[in-house]
Amino acid sequence: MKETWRWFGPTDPVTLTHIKQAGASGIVTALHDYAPGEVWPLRDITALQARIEEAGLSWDVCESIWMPDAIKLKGAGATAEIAAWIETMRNLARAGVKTICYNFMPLLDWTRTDLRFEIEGQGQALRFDMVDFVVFDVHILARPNAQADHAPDLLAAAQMRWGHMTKPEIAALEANIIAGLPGSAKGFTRADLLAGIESFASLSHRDLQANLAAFLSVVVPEAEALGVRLAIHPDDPPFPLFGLPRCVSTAQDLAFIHDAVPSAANGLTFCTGSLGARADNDLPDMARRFGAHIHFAHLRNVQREGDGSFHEAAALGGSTDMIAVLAALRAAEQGQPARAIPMRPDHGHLLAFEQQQKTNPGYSYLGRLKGLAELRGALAALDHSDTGAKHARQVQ
Ligand SMILES: O=C(O)C(=O)C[C@H](O)[C@H](O)CO
Ligand SMILES: [Fe+2]
Repeated sequence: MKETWRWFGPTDPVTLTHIKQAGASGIVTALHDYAPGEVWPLRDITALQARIEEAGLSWDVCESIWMPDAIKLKGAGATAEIAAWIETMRNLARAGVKTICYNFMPLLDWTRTDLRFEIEGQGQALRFDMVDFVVFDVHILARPNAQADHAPDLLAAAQMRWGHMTKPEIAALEANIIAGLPGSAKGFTRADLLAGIESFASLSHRDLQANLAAFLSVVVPEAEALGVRLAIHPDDPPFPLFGLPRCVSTAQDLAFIHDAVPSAANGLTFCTGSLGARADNDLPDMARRFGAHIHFAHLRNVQREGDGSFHEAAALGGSTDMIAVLAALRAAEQGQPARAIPMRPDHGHLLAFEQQQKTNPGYSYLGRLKGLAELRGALAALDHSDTGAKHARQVQ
């Protein structure tokens, strides 16, 4: 696997020099200053690429070309937005950036309730606390009919917790949920989140799937002609929020996507942290089943807590058997066509002196450095055991 690293551009506290020192050779980035629907000019793409190459690195993956909500709402009807998306893809391909990550989550991108959850003596992690989420949905946002979307025990726990929350705690919870985490196209106020939810009110899971299939039926042929590998990122978390549908959460969702437009260009970002937040997702099996479609991997682990809550765990800790996933991804690389899958350490803990510094939530240096090193060691051991096994077979 090719070691890559997400970089948020010249304003990222983590510099290209730091990234090279971490051992990564590829960069994952985007032109974050363009709004969803705007075309990225080739000159701006090549200017960023030149900065990356001057540092002795290569721009391997674009994460992400923003996906306008109009496309999620209208599918092929969003002709102007799809045309702009394709034009940006063309310009990236012209610069040689041919693996493109994107996601199809309505309104909100990835979502957490706590950005500094203390893990006993191991630093701070991102966390999704289901009861806190219900407190926000029912009591702070006061979404119409929100109660109908939550189990009675969660509603009772949320009612209890709401009664004891201070104003600062309420403000922090709201900011964590709607301010927009790194890599999100935008943040929300309470009012425009409610308006956005209303605009999606009549869209079902099946409608969203149909709109994604319609988008892919137009874009995939263009991607094939350009030699581009599309890599859709799963939902994070992989279940509906605020009554909004999500359609990239389960093995069934992934099968639908790949069957909708069968093509090597219609691929997947295998994000173990996103998919791993659901106990009914068997990640080693999914990595084996969809291996030929996996063009990019986000490797991180989460510890599931039972009621839908989860927090970011160490790469080899958490609820997902990361070694089994790595073995499946290795096997995918040795399939047809043999290739090196770019992978990046996704979300890292906040450790030591970085807790006192400005960092992008989830995108610390030390936490991702630690994760990358653990993943590198695990992959080396797998290769060694593979080599050992092959050698043993040859000797027999
Ligand atoms: O949520 C994740 O696992 C991410 O990798 C966050 C990403 O920035 C985003 O959601 C997809 O590109
Ligand atoms: Fe991810």
